[in-house]
Formats: sequence, structure tokens, C-alpha cells
Amino acid sequence: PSLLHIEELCDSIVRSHRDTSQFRLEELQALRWKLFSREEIHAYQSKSVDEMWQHCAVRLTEAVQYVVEFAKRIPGFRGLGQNDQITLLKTGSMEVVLVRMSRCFNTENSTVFFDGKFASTELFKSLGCGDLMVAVFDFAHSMCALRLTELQMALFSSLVLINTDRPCLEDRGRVHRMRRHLEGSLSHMLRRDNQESLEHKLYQKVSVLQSLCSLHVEKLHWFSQRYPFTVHSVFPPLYKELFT
Ligand SMILES: CCS(=O)(=O)c1ccc(CC(=O)Nc2nc(-c3ccccc3)c(C(=O)c3ccccc3CC(C)C)s2)cc1
Repeated sequence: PSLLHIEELCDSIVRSHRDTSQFRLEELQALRWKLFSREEIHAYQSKSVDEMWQHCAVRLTEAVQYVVEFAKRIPGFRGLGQNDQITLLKTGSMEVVLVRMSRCFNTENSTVFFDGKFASTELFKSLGCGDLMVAVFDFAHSMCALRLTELQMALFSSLVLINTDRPCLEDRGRVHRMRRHLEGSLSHMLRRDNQESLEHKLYQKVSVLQSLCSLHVEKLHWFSQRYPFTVHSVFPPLYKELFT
């Protein structure tokens, strides 16, 4: 693609990323030392398994809705068939949430922004999925180590979504053409910033993301076996549609 086309594509993608992130980086930075008190942590830990899952499912669904908005603004996405748009979102939205979560992660005290303050894994104890929490935190740590700019995160997020390997895509060729422009823009921008080494590190993250999402679905399945009513009658419909 031409240089002008790349600049235009990047401007549009990073603007969409900013407009569809629930919190700006500056806001998250300003809040990063706002930690939950012992009492507040204890209150979360005293929640029942299904209460805590419900609480997180609502928060996660909110984050996913912003990713859906981001996807719709990726140039070309709305040009895809409805079914392909849904296929890409169904399989990719959680992966983008996980990439974005690294923006709200404080590596100095291993806390993540949740419910207005920063929480460590202990706060999520009553979820009963410690291994998922550790995996999510480890991934956030590894993403923070790459010190991505918002443009790099925006381009990487769009590449996580515009994935030609997703099953049952109807017009794979069209997805591939979109992807090629995004790949070209990412490598152009990395070269411009003298960070070519970042490219393969980012592509290596994709397999970790996919295993994290499988673990999340596995835990949700475990949870829905124990609390079928909660999942079927109380969980947000979008959460159910995407992850069950
Ligand atoms: C994402 C865009 S942003 O503007 O940066 C932003 C916007 C909004 C927030 C606030 C927020 O919703 N934080 C959440 N944190 C976690 C979480 C929880 C456990 C560990 C690590 C992060 C949420 C989850 O529910 C979650 C996320 C990933 C995997 C698993 C889960 C829990 C499962 C059981 C549903 S929601 C934070 C950051």
C-alpha cells in the first residue's frame, strides 16, 4: 500500500483505539496507586463463587462491548459480510480485551485496574480459578515488558481481530486483503521507530492469547456446570453468546 494510505490507516486505527478504550492511559496512570484496602479485598474474597463470577462477567462484557466498537471502526471491517464480522468478533474479542488489559496493569505491584482501583490476584480468590488469574497476570506482565505505544497496541489489536485462520470464514480472501494492509502498516511503523525486533515478539504473543482464551472458556464451562442458573439467567447475553 502507498505511504499515504499507511499513514491514513494508522491515524484511523489509533483514533478508534483511543475512542473505544474505556480509560485513557493518562487516567489509568493517575489511578495506578489507588489500591483496594484490606477490608475491601476481604469483602471481595467473601463474595460467593457465583457472585464474583457475575461481577466479573459484567465488567468483562463491558470491556468486550468497547472492543466490538473498535472492530466496527477498523477500515474495511464493515465491508465484510455480517457472518464474518461475527466470526471474527466471537473468536477475537476476548483476545483484544486481554491485550488491552495490559494498559491497566501496574507491573511494580502486580495489580490490575478493576472496579475503580488496582487489585492483585488475591482479590479474585473467590472466582476459584487461580491458574487463570496467574496466566492473565503473567500475560499482562509480558505485554507491559514490550512497552507498546498506543499506535502499536491499536495495530496489534486489529491484527488479533482480522485473523484469516478463524474457522468458518465465508470470504477469507477479503479478510486476507484487510490483514495485509494492517501487517504492512505495522511493519512500516516498527521500521520507522527502529523497533523491527518487536514484530516477531508480537506475533509470538498470539499463541499465548489463544491459550489464555481457551483457559477462560474452560473455567467458564467448569463454572456453568456448577451454577447453570446463574450463567443462563443472570449472565450478560453478550458474554453467553461469545463464550459459551
Ligand atoms: C480494557 C480497556 S481499559 O480502558 O484499559 C480498561 C477498562 C476497564 C477496566 C476495568 C475492568 O473491567 N477490569 C477487569 N479486570 C479483570 C480481570 C480479572 C482478573 C484478572 C485480571 C483482570 C476483568 C475480568 O473480568 C477478566 C479479565 C480477563 C480475564 C478474566 C477475567 C475474569 C473472568 C472470571 C471473567 S474486568 C480495566 C481496563
